[in-house]
This record gives sequence, structure tokens and C-alpha cells, in this order.
Amino acid sequence: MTAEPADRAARSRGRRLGVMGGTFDPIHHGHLVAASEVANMFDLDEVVFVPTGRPWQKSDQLVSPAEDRYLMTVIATAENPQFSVSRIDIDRGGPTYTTDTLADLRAENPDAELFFITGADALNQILSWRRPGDLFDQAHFIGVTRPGHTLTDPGFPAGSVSLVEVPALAISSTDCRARVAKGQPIWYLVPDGVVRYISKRRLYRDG
Ligand SMILES: Nc1ncnc2c1ncn2[C@@H]1O[C@H](COP(=O)(O)OP(=O)(O)OP(=O)(O)O)[C@@H](O)[C@H]1O
Ligand SMILES: O=C(O)c1ccc[n+]([C@@H]2O[C@H](COP(=O)([O-])O)[C@@H](O)[C@H]2O)c1
Repeated sequence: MTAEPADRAARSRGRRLGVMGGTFDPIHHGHLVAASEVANMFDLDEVVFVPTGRPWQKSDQLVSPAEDRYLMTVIATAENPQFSVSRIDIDRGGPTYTTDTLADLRAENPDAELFFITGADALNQILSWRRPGDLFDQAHFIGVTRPGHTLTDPGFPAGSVSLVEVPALAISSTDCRARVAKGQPIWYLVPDGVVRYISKRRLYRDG
């Protein structure tokens, strides 16, 4: 039996939905720990990982095909019943703007509370994102600590951003890519299935 729209709306009412956006090239344990910690601290029902389609602020660097980044994100999150992956930023096409991500997720989840999770480095850049003034009305932002970056509030609108400490994992996608290019292991930096996917698809071999 399929659910009536009213049932679906009732089920999504009051849901607390975390949103973890990222290029995930590749996804690593720093991303997963941040999402897991925030889900616990903020009593989230679900965290949806949203791989970027075209990350316009990384246009000066080579980014792996969206389908590879999407599949690695699915592999990394598959075993956690609280985690899911959305294709919205990939399927929309064009440069990826978080204001669009949040508008689309709002349309899919009209009654959910949205919490956008971001590391300290990304949060520090947020005023350079598209329509920063709108973002804080679209979701509550949660900035998480990340080794090597300072987590500060430069004067965000009152009550719009929470800054939280998560277990420190000095892992970055840049470092994982560089390690693969040099033939060094990335076991335990990323989930095992992601190590195998990178090897199977021969990603990052050319530096
Ligand atoms: N080790 C980490 N601890 C906490 N947050 C992280 C960590 N790594 C990434 N993040 C956050 O996850 C989100 C997505 O990050 P992204 O996919 O760009 O990974 P990255 O490791 O920063 O990649 P790259 O090195 O290619 O820039 C961003 O908000 C980022 O700040
Ligand atoms: O909205 C923007 O203009 C914007 C600019 C840069 C980054 N973002 C978002 O920030 C998140 C982390 O991005 P990245 O590229 O650091 O992985 C991801 O969800 C991006 O879509 C968003």
C-alpha cells in the first residue's frame, strides 16, 4: 500500500534532519565522525550526505566524476541506518550552491527542521558563498571543530549557528588523494569499501 501525501507529511513533521554537504573526493572518517557526533548531540533523526555536483569554489582543481564521489558516499554510509545520501546537487546540474541544496531539501521535507553541518574551514568561508544572508533562514548551521582550523563566530546572526567540538581527526580528502598518488595506504583513514572502490576505479593515481 502506498502512503497518502497526508501520511507522508505527518511522518516528516517535526523530523530533525541533518545535512552534511561536501565534495567527498573521497569521503573519509573525518566526515563520518562529524556527522555521527552532531546527530547524537542534536538528537537528529537522520543525516543526509549531499555530494556536490560542481563545487564552484574548487574550479581551479581537478575533481573526480560526480558518480564516483556519489558511490563512495553511498558505500561509506550504507551500514548506518541514520545516514542517507542525496543526489540533489548532482542531478540539478550547474554550480552547486547551498542555498539551492537547502531549498530543494525543504521542498522534499516541508515540515522538517534542517541542520546544516560544516567543518571550521568551510564555515570560515561562508560569507563568500552564494546568498549568505538567506542561508541562516534556511537552516540552523552547526560548525564543527577540525584540526588546523579555528572555529569562530565572526558575528553570525544571533542563534543561527552552533559551534561544537567533535573528536579531532586530522584527515583531509586532499591528503588521501596525495597518499594514493604516492602509493601510500589510506586504510583506516577512509572506510574499507572506499579504499577498495578507489583501487577498483584507479582514482587519484596521477596525483
Ligand atoms: N577531518 C574533518 N573534521 C571535521 N570536519 C571535516 C573534516 N574533513 C572535512 N570536514 C568538513 O566536511 C565538509 C566536506 O568537506 P570536503 O568534502 O571538502 O572534505 P575535505 O577533506 O575538506 O576535502 P579537500 O581536502 O579536498 O578540500 C566540510 O564542511 C568540511 O569542513
Ligand atoms: O553555496 C555556495 O556558494 C558554496 C560555496 C562553497 C561550498 N559550499 C558548500 O559547502 C559544503 C562543503 O564544500 P566543499 O567543497 O568544501 O566540500 C558543500 O555542501 C558545498 O556545496 C557552498
